[in-house]
Amino acid sequence: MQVLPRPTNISLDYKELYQFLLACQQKSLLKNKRQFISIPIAIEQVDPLIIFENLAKQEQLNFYFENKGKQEAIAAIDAVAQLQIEGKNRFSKVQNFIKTCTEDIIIFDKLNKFTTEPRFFCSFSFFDTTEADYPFAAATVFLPCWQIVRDSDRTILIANIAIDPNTNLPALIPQLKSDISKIVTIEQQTNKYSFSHNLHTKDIADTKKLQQTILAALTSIRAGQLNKIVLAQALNVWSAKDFSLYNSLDNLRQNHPNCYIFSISNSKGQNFIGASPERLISISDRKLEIDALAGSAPRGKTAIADKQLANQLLNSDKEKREHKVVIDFITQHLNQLGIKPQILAPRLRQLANIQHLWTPIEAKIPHNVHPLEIVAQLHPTPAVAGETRDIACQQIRHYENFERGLYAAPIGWIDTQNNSEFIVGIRSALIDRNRAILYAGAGIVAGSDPAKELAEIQLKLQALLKALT
Ligand SMILES: C=C(O[C@H]1C=CC=C(C(=O)O)[C@@H]1O)C(=O)O
Repeated sequence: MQVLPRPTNISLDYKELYQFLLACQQKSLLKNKRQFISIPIAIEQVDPLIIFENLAKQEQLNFYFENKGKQEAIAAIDAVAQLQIEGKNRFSKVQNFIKTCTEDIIIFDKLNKFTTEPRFFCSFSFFDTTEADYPFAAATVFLPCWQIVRDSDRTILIANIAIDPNTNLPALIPQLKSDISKIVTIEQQTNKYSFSHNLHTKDIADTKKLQQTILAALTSIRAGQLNKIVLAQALNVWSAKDFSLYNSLDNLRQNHPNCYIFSISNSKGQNFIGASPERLISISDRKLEIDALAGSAPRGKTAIADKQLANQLLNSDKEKREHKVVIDFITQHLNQLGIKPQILAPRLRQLANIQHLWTPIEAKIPHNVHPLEIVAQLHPTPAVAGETRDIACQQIRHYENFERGLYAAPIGWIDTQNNSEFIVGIRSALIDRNRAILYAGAGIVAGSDPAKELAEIQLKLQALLKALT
C-alpha cells in the first residue's frame, strides 16, 4: 500500500474563468468554429497512476506514461478531440490534425505561471496499416479532457474543454468545479488487489519455428540480401480472471524504474502496455535527444558475473556491429532533415534484467522541422526492423505470423510548443480482459547465435509475464 499526502484546495477563480469562457464563446461565434479552452491548475503532488486508475474508463481513449527514475509521470484521460487513421500519410495527417486543433486552443493562464502546455497523445502501429481485426488504428492522436503531468517538484492538472456558440456555460462551470474537486480529492492510497492467477501461455510463433526463421535470416544475411533483421516473438497468455491494468503498470514501474512505462487504450476495452528502455525522440526547446539502443546481454547474478557480461558486451564485434547499424541509420536520416547530430560516447544501459549498448545522440533542430517529421523519418530504426529497412520490413512480414500492431512502434506526446517525447513500444503486451499477447524481439546480424537470441527474447518476455501477475 502506498500513501501520499492528500491534496488540499486548489486556486482557481471560477468567476474569472466564467468571464474568460464568455469571451471565448464570443470568439467561437465570430469564427463560427468550436474553440478548445485549456485550464492548467497546480495541484498537490499526486500519483498520476492512482488518478488514472480511478478516472480512466474502458470506453474512453486513455494514455499513461511514466519514467520512475526521472520522476516523471503523465496520465491523459478521455478525448475532447481525436483522430484515428490508417495509411502511408499517417504521420503528416496527425501533424495536420495537431496544427488545426492548436490554432483553436486558448489557454486560461493569464499570468503565464505554468510552463506545462496541453499535449496531444499519439500511438502508431509498426506498419502503415493494420489487419482488419487488430484493435488499434495505424495512427491515433487525441487531445485529452484531463491531463495530469507530475515531475520531481510539481503536479499540473489541465482540463481541456470544447466550447461552441451553443455551450451552456452556466451549467458547465459547476460541472467543471465538481469534476476538479473529485480529481484532487481522490484518495492517494491504493490497495493492490491480491491477484494470484494461473497463467496459461502459448507461443504464437513457436520457438522451434523462430529458431528456423533465425537460421533462414542468417542465410539471407550471408547471401548479402540484408545486414540486419529484428525478429520478434508473440506469446499468448490467458488467465481465469481479467488482468488488472493498474496492478500491471504498478508492477512494471516498480520492476523497471529506468524504463518508460506506457499504456494506451483504444476506447473499446483493449490496452497496449509495456516497459520500454528505448526513447525514439525527446525534444525540449528544440534540443533533440535520441537513444541508439541495440546489442544486449543478460545481467549477471553476482557483481563479478555482471561485470564480465558487461565487458563482453562492450567488446563483442557482433554486438558492436548490431549497434553501429542503428547509429549510422539515425545519423543519415537526421541529415536528410537538415539536422546535424552529435554522437556521444557509447555506454551501457543497465536495466533490471538485461543490459544494452547505448549511444545518446543530440542535436539542435531547425524551427521548421516538426517532431512528427523526425518520427516519420526514423521509424522504424534498425533497432526494431533491420538494414536495409525496406528489405528487413518485407522479411518481417514474410517470417512473422502475427500482427506487430503497436509493438516496436512510436508512442508519445507533442505539446503546443512542439516539445515532444516518443518511445519505441517494445517489450509490450496487448491486453484484452483475461487475455494478453506479449511481444519481444532481438536483432540478428552475421555471427548471431540462434540459441542466444532466443534466450534474449525469453528473458524479455519473462519480465513482462512477471508484471501481469
Ligand atoms: C526489439 C527489441 O529490442 C531492441 C532494442 C534493444 C536491443 C535489441 C537487441 O539487442 O536485439 C533490440 O534491437 C525488443 O526488446 O523487442
